[in-house]
Amino acid sequence: MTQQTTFRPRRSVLYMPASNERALAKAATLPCDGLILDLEDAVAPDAKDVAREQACAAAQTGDYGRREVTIRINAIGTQWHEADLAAAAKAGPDAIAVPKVNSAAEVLALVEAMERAGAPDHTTLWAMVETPIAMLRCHEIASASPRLSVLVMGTNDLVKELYAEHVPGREPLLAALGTALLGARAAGKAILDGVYNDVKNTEGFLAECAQGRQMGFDGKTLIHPGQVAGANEAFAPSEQAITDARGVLEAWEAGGSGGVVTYNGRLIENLHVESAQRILTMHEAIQALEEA
Ligand SMILES: CC(C)(COP(=O)(O)OP(=O)(O)OC[C@H]1O[C@@H](n2cnc3c(N)ncnc32)[C@H](O)[C@@H]1OP(=O)(O)O)[C@@H](O)C(=O)NCCC(=O)NCCSC(=O)C[C@H](O)C(=O)O
Ligand SMILES: [Mg+2]
Repeated sequence: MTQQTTFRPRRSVLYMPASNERALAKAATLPCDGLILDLEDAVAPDAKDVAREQACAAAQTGDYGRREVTIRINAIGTQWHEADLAAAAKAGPDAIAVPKVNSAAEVLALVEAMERAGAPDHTTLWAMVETPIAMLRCHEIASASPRLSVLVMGTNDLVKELYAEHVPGREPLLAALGTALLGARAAGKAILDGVYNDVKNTEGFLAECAQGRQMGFDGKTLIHPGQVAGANEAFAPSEQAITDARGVLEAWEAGGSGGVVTYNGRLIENLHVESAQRILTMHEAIQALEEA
């Protein structure tokens, strides 16, 4: 498996309609790790041009500081896609998110189009996977190009395409969520969980964050500022996990860093040491982000 070489926290990634000036301004005050300035489903057809201009201008202001700024353009084949991609590439956000990516060939075409449009090297591609065919091809999508850094679950579209239902516990989606995670991890890429639509239901939202974290997602995509704090907490290592990770490393070093040792009565092998190191790297990256 290819490992990600750098770790960037993406616990909380907030969508906002790029047509909504108030939301774009508010985003600069929110403690989320990332922003998705949306040109797609959150924007009405007659507001697409204004949204594109506002997203590109906002991405270039520098107002969002440490937050990772992404512009979600309209899907391949729509009347807005080419103009969106050209404008977003020129604006040079941290990433361009493309909805409904369905194949490795589409990833390669998107990367070529970004390069033709002069996207700077730091602008990566995020592929949204939100159709049945994308689920079946997650690994080929995730591994198609080094420029693709993140897969994003589009669970609203997926529920629609599957004729499924949104239910607590997301049982109808578990096969798809697991398949997408396998594809992303096998390619060494990050993957974000889908949104929780019921913005007033804190209990349901936190349960879904805990589930996403346990499954292995790097973070959750969000639709409301009220969801940021819960996602930040759920997707960060807990105090207990940090204490345990330090304990594991100390026990390993004290044991001569070879073979098998125990920590708090539990068997520790090399693989546990790697997990402990990952937790501490994540914790340090979150601390650095919050202090920036
Ligand atoms: C869901 C909302 C329409 C609710 O909006 P509103 O009624 O204005 O909420 P509040 O009055 O509670 O807002 C309080 C303040 O917070 C600001 N706000 C609200 N939402 C956002 C946001 N997303 N980002 C930034 N700021 C936000 C309001 O402006 C208020 O500010 P102030 O007045 O200054 O205090 C709304 O939350 C919303 O539009 N959310 C985003 C919807 C969206 O982007 N949807 C598309 C992505 S979801 C998706 O499709 C994923 C995928 O494709 C799939 O298929 O699953
Ligand atoms: Mg969608």
